[in-house]
This record gives sequence, structure tokens and C-alpha cells, in this order.
Amino acid sequence: MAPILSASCAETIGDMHPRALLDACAELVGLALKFDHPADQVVSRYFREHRALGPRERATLAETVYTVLRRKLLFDHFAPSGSGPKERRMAILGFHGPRDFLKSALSDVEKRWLDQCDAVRPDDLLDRHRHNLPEWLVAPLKAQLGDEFPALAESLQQPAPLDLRVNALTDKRADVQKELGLAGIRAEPAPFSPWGLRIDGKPALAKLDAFARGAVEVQDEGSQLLALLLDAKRGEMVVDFCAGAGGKTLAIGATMRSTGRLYAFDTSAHRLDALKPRLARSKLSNVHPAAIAHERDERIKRLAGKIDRVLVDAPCSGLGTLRRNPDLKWRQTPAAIEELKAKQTAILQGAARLVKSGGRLVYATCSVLPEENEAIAEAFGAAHPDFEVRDVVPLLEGLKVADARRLGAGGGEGTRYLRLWPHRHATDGFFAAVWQRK
Ligand SMILES: C[S@@+](CC[C@H](N)C(=O)[O-])C[C@H]1O[C@@H](n2cnc3c(N)ncnc32)[C@H](O)[C@@H]1O
Repeated sequence: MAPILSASCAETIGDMHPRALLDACAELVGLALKFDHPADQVVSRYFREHRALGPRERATLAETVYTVLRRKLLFDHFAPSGSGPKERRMAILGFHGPRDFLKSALSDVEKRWLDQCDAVRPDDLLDRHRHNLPEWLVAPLKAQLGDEFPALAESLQQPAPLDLRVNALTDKRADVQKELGLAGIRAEPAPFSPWGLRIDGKPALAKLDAFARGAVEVQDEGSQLLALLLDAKRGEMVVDFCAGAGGKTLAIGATMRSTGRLYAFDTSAHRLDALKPRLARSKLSNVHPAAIAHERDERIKRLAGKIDRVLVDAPCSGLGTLRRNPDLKWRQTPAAIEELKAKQTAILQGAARLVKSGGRLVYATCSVLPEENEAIAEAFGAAHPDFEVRDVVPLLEGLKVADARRLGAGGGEGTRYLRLWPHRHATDGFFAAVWQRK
């Protein structure tokens, strides 16, 4: 079984004194544990306010905070037996770095306490201290996964791999793989997505030529598969209804070979703004971003019945992304999910109006909860007899996705929906359903 507390084996961390680095970790852990803002925002704000921090110190700070958030129940259990401020105890338990380095920042009492915590065997812990999930989330996951639940829980406590999507408009995956290799970055083709490369480690990518010229974007392999499933073709009219910062928009635009018209709608103009620099790098000229007021916006009414393919990447709990956003399991609530369900239903219904006869509609989330996934899809299907459900697995097979059967779930054959899980597929947790308008 994996050790409970993690420690990397690098020798030193940047130029900072171990005590100062641990103090900074404790301060940042304290800020993140207030849960006033998403953890990634708390961390980036801290970095902006502490510009002198070097890249290695930043990596230690971020990973320490994320480890504390990932293993919070376990650390809450260990913390009372320690001494000093709670955030310092949590930062010690989650510290991402060599044990010797950490210990040089600790008092003798703290060292003894840490050794005691290190000595606890996973088998001696309660379930909740092993899975580190809120109880309201445990029940629906166990109901879906049974014996596989511990494997999922463990995978959700690990960092996600770094996946890239190669821009199919401008580059071939094998060429980019070679180019990255020459820059000292090891990349392997991702198992399912034809555009995916999985990177070894977390190298800095922003300065690479491949990144600057738009040959690659950072994108989880699961997200790539959602864009692939829309199967948008040259010259079509396509809508990415909840485009956000356009991760999937860019992938869809490339499958259309930069032809036709691809509308990127979102209610957040701010998120769409983040699409603009990515769009400039991508060389796509078929994307039309537009902020809409809501899913019944005038613009939607004008396009009703005219669109070949519509992707609804719905706002959701994000509980499939806990490897990247571990704070979500502590910030999300059943009441918030109730509100999301109403939103998902309304958005799917609004977006469906756009689809022309014979056109395709894809509903997707990055949630692992059936109530945001199968339940929404099935209610939509029942209320819209003019939409015929299409099994996802044969569609993926037609798109040459290797091992597509492993990605399906639901329906009599287990082929109806796309269902991705971190422990099975090494992607975030994703869902997708597909319909064709009769
Ligand atoms: C899951 S995120 C989209 C992520 C994006 N597709 C990507 O690949 O990066 C959901 C998006 O839905 C947007 N949204 C929320 N309500 C909406 C509505 N009524 N109509 C359209 N978009 C909406 C949110 O602003 C958010 O950007």
C-alpha cells in the first residue's frame, strides 16, 4: 500500500531557508483552508503578492497546499496530537519535499510527532481517513463503483498527469512528439485521443516554440474526447454552447479545418476573453465568440433549427476534476448541486432548439454524479421525442478511438454514454450523451 504521507526525493528546494519556506507553506495553507475562494485563485494571488519566490519554491508551496486539500480528513485526524498553529501542522503533514529538508525546519517535538504520524499504517485508519471524501459524496460513488471505490478514492488523491492536445489544423502528433523530445521533454501518445500527448513530469511549456505557435494546448485527454465526439466537419455551422475559455472550442475548430462557422457562446464575457489569446495562437479563423445573457437569448432564437452540431459542456459540480481541484470536495454542497441540475436541464433544453433536423447534440459534464449526468440526459430524452439517442461507443469506434468499449457505460450493452474515470482511464471524470435530431 502507498505510504500515507508523501515526500519527494529532491535534495534541496531553491534558495529559501527551510524555515522560511515552511512558514510560507503554513501561511498559504491557512489561506486556502478558509475556502473563501477556489484554491487555484488563492495560490496565484499569493504568488503575485510574493514575486521573489522562485519556480521551485512555488512548486513546493502549490503542491503542499494541494496535498493538504487532497488528504484533509487524514491530516485533520493527525493534527490534534501535534503542537503549534493548525495550519503549520497541516503544512508539515502535506509538505512536498525531502523529509531531511522539512525536518531541518522543525523543532524536536515536531520531528517526533511527524515520525509518529509517518509510522501509522494505512490499514489502521478509518475508511474516511483513507478516502478523504465528504460522506455525501461517498455514497453515490460507492453505489456506482462497488469494490472499485478505493481505487477511485486513491486516484483522486494523486496529481493529474499533464496532457497536451496537438493542433490537428497545423501539426502532426508524431512531429510534435519529436520536437518536444529535442527540447528534453518526454511525451507519449495518449491512449485514446488521436491528438493527445501525455507528458512526463511538469515541465514549463509557455516558452516552447510549439506552445507559442499554437501547435499544442494543455488539455486533459477526456476533454479532447468530448470535442472529438461532436465530430464537427468542414463547412458546418457549429455551436459550443458553454465555451468558457474555449478549451473544446479550439479542438472543434481544428476538426472543422478552420472552415464553416463555430460560435463560442458563454454567459461569462470574462471567460470568453481568456479564449482570445488562445484563438490567436491556434490559427483558426472560423470561431465567433459571443457573450449571451442566458440560454433563451435573442441570438439563440435567431439560430434556432439552423445548427449542424451543438456541444453543451454544462456548468457542473466539477467533481470529476478533484485531482486538479481538490478544494471542490470541501466547497461543493448537495444544495449547490440541486441548483446546478436545474441549470443543466434549462441549458440543454435551450441549446437543443438550435439543432437542425439530422443534426447532433452532445451533453457533457466533468462530474461523476449520476444526478448531473444520466438523470439529466434521460429526462431530456423522455421530454424530447424528436431527439434520438445515439450510442457513444460505436461513434467513438467510427472515430478510430482505440479500445472505445472501455469508455462506455449505460444502456443495455454498456455503450450508451461516455463515462471516464481517473482510476480507469487516467483522465478526469467525464460524462457525455449524444442525440441526433430526427
Ligand atoms: C464546464 S464550463 C465550460 C468549459 C469550456 N467548455 C472548456 O472546455 O474550457 C461551463 C461554462 O458554462 C457557462 N455557463 C453558465 N451558464 C450558462 C448559460 N446559461 N448559457 C451558456 N453558458 C453558461 C459558464 O460560464 C462556464 O464557462
